[in-house]
Amino acid sequence: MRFYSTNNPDVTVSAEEALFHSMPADNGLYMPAVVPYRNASFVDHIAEGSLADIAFEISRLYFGDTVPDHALADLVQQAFPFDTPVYELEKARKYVLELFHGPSLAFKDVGARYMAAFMSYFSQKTDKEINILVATSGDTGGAVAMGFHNVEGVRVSILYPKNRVSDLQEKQLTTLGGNIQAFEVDGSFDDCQAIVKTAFLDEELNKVLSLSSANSINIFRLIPQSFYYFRAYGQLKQVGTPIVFSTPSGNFGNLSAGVLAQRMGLPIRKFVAATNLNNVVPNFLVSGLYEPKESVSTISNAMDVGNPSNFVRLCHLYGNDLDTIKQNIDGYFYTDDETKMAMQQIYQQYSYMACPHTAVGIKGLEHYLENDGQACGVALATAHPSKFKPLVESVLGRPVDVPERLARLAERTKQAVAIPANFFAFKESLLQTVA
Ligand SMILES: N[C@@H](CCOP(=O)(O)O)C(=O)O
Repeated sequence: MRFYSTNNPDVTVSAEEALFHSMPADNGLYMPAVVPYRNASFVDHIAEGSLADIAFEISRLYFGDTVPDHALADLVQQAFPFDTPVYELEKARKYVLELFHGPSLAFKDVGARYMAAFMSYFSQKTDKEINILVATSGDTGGAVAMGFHNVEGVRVSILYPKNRVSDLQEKQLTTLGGNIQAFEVDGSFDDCQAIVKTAFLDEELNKVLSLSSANSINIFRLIPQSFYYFRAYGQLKQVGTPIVFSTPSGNFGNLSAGVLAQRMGLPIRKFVAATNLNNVVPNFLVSGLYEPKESVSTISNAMDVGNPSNFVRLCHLYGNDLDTIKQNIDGYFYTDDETKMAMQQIYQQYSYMACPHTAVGIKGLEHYLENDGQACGVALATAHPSKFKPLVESVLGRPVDVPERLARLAERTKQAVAIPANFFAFKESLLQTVA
């Protein structure tokens, strides 16, 4: 499979190049040259498998020409020792797809672990160190830190916005040490993302370091996220009604991955793009104008993104046609007060503890279902509520159990290099830390 740049469809690279180089030099994003469409019987067949089985079948479509089946089978088993189960809120009507059963308790584990497995596989051929740069608004950082910790030949630099991630999220990305280095940026997530993107275009940096991204800038962080849409379909097919997914969204990688699954043939009736007050995409769906703006801080911090990097991919996946985008995606956004009320309502009605991001997703789904009496709705549960323990406890007025793998981080000491929101400050610091 070849991958083209969204800024120049004539420039294509191999899957391995797209994986390692992450971002084309023309500042575009890589997309599959052909989305591998499959018929209903193939889709039904693969969706019956486990997450790892689905990953194997879909990975063959992208890597089949370079990675033999036995190696692919090992890689996906290594990446996915956990499942993404659906939880029933209302029979045949409302479900939650729990994506937080991996090591960092967030959906980002799926993409981060897949990338880590495939990068280790390919990098055995070379002795060059890979430097992964990651910008995070909360969840990506922890998943990438855990996914790549102690992976030989890889160094990870994580940029996160000061005071804008939860305490436990911060611990996940600042306490592992070894090949994982955190940078605490005095700015927003958008500043962190802009610094990372500038780094990929900086000639001097690219001469001395082999840079790669584990954000959804990298198409191979996003492709694996399509697997769990198939997994959800496999679990709900017997319901027999059309499926609607509500995806809590920040950088729009998760929703783009769903659209990719739909373009591959997965029958999805509609997507709901559910956001907090960082609502450029819901606004675009109404006005047709894409107007990025400064992100605002909210209680669903992982979605605090003012200029989602995957917007351009969403448009490409729908042939840059506004009507098609609008037919397929509805957008809703919520204030912090509405999110808190949703968390309470979901708990009272279903005894289900939702993190603020998941609550935004469920709320968006309920909103949509008011006008669609036939669909089976699935909201993506992006993180375990314990990652936001103090907030969830104060909103719900009850204790939240913290899984052991997260609880043990609380005692660890944060280690991060503080930098201003400035590319040159980062560059200097990065060159010092990797020297
Ligand atoms: N919401 C993300 C922001 C980065 O998004 P990504 O999908 O591009 O990694 C986070 O939690 O860090």
